[in-house]
Amino acid sequence: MPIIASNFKTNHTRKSTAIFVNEVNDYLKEKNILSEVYVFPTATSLDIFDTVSNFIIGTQNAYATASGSFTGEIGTVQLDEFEIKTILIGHSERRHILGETQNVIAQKYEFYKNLGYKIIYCIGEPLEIKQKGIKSTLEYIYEQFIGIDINYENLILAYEPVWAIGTGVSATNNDIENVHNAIKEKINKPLLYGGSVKSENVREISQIPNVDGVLIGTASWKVEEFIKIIENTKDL
Ligand SMILES: O=C(CO)COP(=O)(O)O
Repeated sequence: MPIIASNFKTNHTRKSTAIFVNEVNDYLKEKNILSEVYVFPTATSLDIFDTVSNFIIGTQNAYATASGSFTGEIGTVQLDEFEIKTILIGHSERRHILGETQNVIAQKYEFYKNLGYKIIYCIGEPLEIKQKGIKSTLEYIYEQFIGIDINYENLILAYEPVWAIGTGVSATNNDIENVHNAIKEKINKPLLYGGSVKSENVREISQIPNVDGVLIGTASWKVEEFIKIIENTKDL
């Protein structure tokens, strides 16, 4: 069964997140769905949710600190309040829009690794690198592993080509297979694909060799669509 993860990005409120989480939880419980499901709400929507054990709430981001003077950031004191033990690190929007360097990302990774968090670590190339071919693409991706302990037991990887994120254009099955095969050869960890995944293509993408699940933005923000995505892959 593939891993199905939803990244809310800057969407949903505290109220609508609670409704969303409860609806997904009811669905998983009533239908006894055993897929591993993750939702990453905004920091302001984190809470203690009463969910089945295969449904996990994580944080999209946090600073590498317990607490302190880091205006606008949250640390583990805030995460502990809601029993959050799962974090997304290295998302392309944090790298390219928010300006997180590999160094900052590696420090964050090390900090949360030492605390035993489950880490979904994102990698992926921008369009200009993809256009140079598979060799350049892989070189670029491997640089995103600098300072990252790839043997960490609680690590899940997510390959998200930047040009496929939020564009409605997913990578081709061939693109996905080539990159996933190459990464898997070096790193034996669960590897998700992300980039314009939706209910119509999730089944096909999930069946590509070396794809262990999906990380979804846009299509996952409507609860009916997210449930459809889980439903369409539950027997795989
Ligand atoms: O960035 C993503 C998930 O983290 C993918 O976003 P989209 O599904 O909107 O392309």
